[in-house]
Amino acid sequence: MSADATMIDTAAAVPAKGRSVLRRLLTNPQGMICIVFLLLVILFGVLSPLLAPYQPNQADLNAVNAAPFSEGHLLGADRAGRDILSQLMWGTNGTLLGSVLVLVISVLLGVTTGLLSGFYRGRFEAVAGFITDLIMSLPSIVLLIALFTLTGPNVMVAMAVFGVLVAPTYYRLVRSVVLGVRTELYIDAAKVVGLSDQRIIGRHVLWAVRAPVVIQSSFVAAAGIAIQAGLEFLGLGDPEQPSWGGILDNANSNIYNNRFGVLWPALLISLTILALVLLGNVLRDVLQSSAHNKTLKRSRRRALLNGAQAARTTSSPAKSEEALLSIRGLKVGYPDGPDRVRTVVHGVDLDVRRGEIHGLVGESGSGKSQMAFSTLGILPKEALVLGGSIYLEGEDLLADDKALKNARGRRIGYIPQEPMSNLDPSFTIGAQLVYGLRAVKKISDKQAKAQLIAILTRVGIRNPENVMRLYPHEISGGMAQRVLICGAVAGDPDLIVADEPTTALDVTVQAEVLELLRELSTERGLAMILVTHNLGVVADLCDTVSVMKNGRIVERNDVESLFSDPKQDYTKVLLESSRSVELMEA
Ligand SMILES: Nc1ncnc2c1ncn2[C@@H]1O[C@H](COP(=O)(O)OP(=O)(O)OP(=O)(O)O)[C@@H](O)[C@H]1O
Repeated sequence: MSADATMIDTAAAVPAKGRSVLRRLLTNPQGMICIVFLLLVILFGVLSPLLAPYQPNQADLNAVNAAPFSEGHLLGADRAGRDILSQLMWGTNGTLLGSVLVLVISVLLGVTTGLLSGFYRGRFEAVAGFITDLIMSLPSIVLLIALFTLTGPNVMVAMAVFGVLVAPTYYRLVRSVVLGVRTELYIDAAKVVGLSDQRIIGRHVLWAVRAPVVIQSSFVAAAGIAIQAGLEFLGLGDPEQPSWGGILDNANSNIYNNRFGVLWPALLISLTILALVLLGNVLRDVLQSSAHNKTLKRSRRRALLNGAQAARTTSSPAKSEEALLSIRGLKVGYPDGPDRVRTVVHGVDLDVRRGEIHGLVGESGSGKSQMAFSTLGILPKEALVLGGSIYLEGEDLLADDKALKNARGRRIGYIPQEPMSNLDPSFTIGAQLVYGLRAVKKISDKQAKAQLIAILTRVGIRNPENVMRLYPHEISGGMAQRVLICGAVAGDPDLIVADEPTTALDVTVQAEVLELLRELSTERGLAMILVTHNLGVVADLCDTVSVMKNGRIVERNDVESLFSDPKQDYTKVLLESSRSVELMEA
């Protein structure tokens, strides 16, 4: 991010970075409701010795099957005259404790083995994987019921066993995250500076798994409550201890005498499970967006986009008549918090004529790619086009989404930076090229193939029929770039946007690709925007150059004049540093 990027601030701006996960959780209405409900449930249990109207098994023979809201029994009483509210309160602690037991055991076992397996792999991973598969293949509920014959009515033992049965879900989750993290360069860097494995796991790896583990825990806690209530409902709990599932079981067998008896335990169990599951969903949203929580409020986003659209329809800026592409006042920004936007392109104008190759140069982060992506309509989803117009032969592409969509691939072609990552490894070159061409031209498969073979030959691919049958990994980077150039020109576009098209190629291939681009531009009268850091490429290929800095064009000239007589200090520095790099390389 460039330091000079400006902000559109409002008084209500809240710096996103300072907002903790808990604060974001509490400002989310769903998160807030779930947390408050769960806290109330905990208080309901913890305060039972103080607030419960009766002892857990205290019977009042005058209140047998009392209806809800009867005197002294807010939720009614069961067939033994025991107060249902008191029973639920006394039964809460046991239920919550069982759920916590499941969590502690499953997290300890699953996370630890997942971390070690993912980080060290080898024999430990093989053994842990085997045990995990074994445990996962066991039918949990049947096993827990069978356990009753060994341990008797002891739900805590059953919950501890359930914790072991659930541990594999953590194991698999953590292992897969660690497998991704352990190959990251920052882990290699930590090893190189001499950090011990314990410190790397404790500091870097554990940090990466914390979000999925926290999210998973919410669901496991819900499952713990459901299983415990289920076992107690089946009569496998301790009959002396009140429990949510036990109360439900009692009420169920007495349902014809007191039909409201089942309502309260069922509600409490269902709402607690629901709150935990919904909290898990909120946690996922909050934690997964915590690293880049820069979402703009929806209303603010809409207001900014509508404002830009209104300005577009009311004003019609003077545009060049001879230019094929005429960009006027283009302004692009990114959210930087709920009310703030960081502008990265500041009202830029740019004209490109037919047959002209226009270079966009500037330091990293100066906004070159944003210009290119705006022209193609492929800015990231979160980007905001805050103003301006992009005219292609007089038609404003930003005023009409459909016009932009129709232009892309047909009138505007794109040559990307990384040829290999822009080809799908699952399909052959031919399948991808034919699919792309037939998406923009109404022609048969056979015609598409014939046209593509001709263009592949033109872009220097020998034996194109054979290459069409190959997969991307079977061709070189230079060939892949030629294939992408073929794809870009196949739709007969008027304009090509090329984003660093030679950066990923070696020097000899670079020269050939540059030569090819120049020839294609001349042959087809193509206008071209070439985004590059490389001033050598600009000198070789471009007719005109625009120098960008901090989202603005600071100097524009034809290529000879810009190189021989740069006007702006920034351009002079850019040219100077480019020459120094060339000298060093030489
Ligand atoms: N998805 C994004 N979210 C937030 N800011 C972004 C995003 N993409 C780009 N930017 C910001 O936009 C600014 C311009 O980026 P851009 O990619 O256009 O630079 P560039 O000149 O093409 O740089 P480079 O040559 O390194 O690709 C930078 O400050 C960058 O941080």
